[in-house]
Amino acid sequence: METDTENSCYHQTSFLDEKGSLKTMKIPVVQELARQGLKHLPDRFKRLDSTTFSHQVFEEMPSVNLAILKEGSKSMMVRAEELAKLADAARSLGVFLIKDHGIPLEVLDGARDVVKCFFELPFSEKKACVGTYSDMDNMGYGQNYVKSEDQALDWIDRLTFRAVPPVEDDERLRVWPLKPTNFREAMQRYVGEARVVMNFLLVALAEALMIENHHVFLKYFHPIESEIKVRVNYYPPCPRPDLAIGLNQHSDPCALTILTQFGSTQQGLQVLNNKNQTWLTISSWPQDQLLVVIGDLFEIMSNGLVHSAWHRVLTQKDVERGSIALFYSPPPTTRIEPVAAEEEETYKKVVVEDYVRHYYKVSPTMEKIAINFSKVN
Ligand SMILES: O=C(O)CCC(=O)C(=O)O
Ligand SMILES: [Fe+2]
Repeated sequence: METDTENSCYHQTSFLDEKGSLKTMKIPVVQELARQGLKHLPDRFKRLDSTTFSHQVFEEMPSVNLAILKEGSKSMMVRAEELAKLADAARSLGVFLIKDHGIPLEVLDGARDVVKCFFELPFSEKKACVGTYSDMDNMGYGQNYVKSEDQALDWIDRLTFRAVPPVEDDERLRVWPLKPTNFREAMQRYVGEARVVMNFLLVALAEALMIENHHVFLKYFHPIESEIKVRVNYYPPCPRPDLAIGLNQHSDPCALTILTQFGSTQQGLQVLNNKNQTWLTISSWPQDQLLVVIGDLFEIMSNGLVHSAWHRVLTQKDVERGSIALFYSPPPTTRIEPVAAEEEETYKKVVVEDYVRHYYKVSPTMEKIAINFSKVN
């Protein structure tokens, strides 16, 4: 028996096992394990495939200046160069930084501060101040994608909820944490600003990819019905970063993700370079810049002109790290149609909610396979 993992704080999770039976499981709260100063990594967090944790540091993370892309603000040539940078980054890795995005630093700091405050609360208070999400996939305060009793767990505590469209009061869900009291206000301000940026990027990406109709992606989004889910990820210091992973490899099912991080900025997030199958660490990420991640729905919409980023998060020994991910998707019932391809089409039309349901059904996976759902065989 692993006495050092004994912990009175648990996340409770339910899932359907391979035979379709409902299982309930208790999962240790990683933040509490770290608070107790655990010296050994409990077996449930050990990865057998940890030899692949080696990585290259990515020195020159492309950073696209959105102020330059805003029409009329710069010469045509400077703007064309910035567009080319955007296309390059989207095509090669599916992630890029954005600077001069127009979101005031105080709004960004405001969102990061309420998240830090939330995680500083004692476990019982955190648990008491968030709603219950038992009927929604991978939502709420807890762990990611737990699907079996013997699956290796991620070294993470996370809180996921839908920010827009707003959840009505009479629904069973209470999505916003009640503490700190300004959590909702600060996060809504950030989400509102980020939405403007993501809409701008959808148009800029179409232009950068030389698609004639610059609204070909944005047209699927709706001012009220489009979804923005917020996932707050907290990675406490880990006794064995060589054996555990913070967030298992994955692509995001949405169209675009915008990320900001806090705590350690030196390392954590990695993205797979498809050209040579090496993991690149995103280490130079200034606090005022946001990281954009191309998601699966965008890969489908673009008919594979760009691919969603396959990414993961490593843990660190003595430092904590956190991130806020905003996942942007068209309304669930939207049928998205891939842009016309010169050669034979590679992606099929899909209804957003069908794709997302499939994604959650098969996740977590070691390879990028959920996307095959929308590929022409
Ligand atoms: O923590 C990070 O930087 C990445 C988080 C992430 O990939 C996600 O929440 O989907
Ligand atoms: Fe992600």
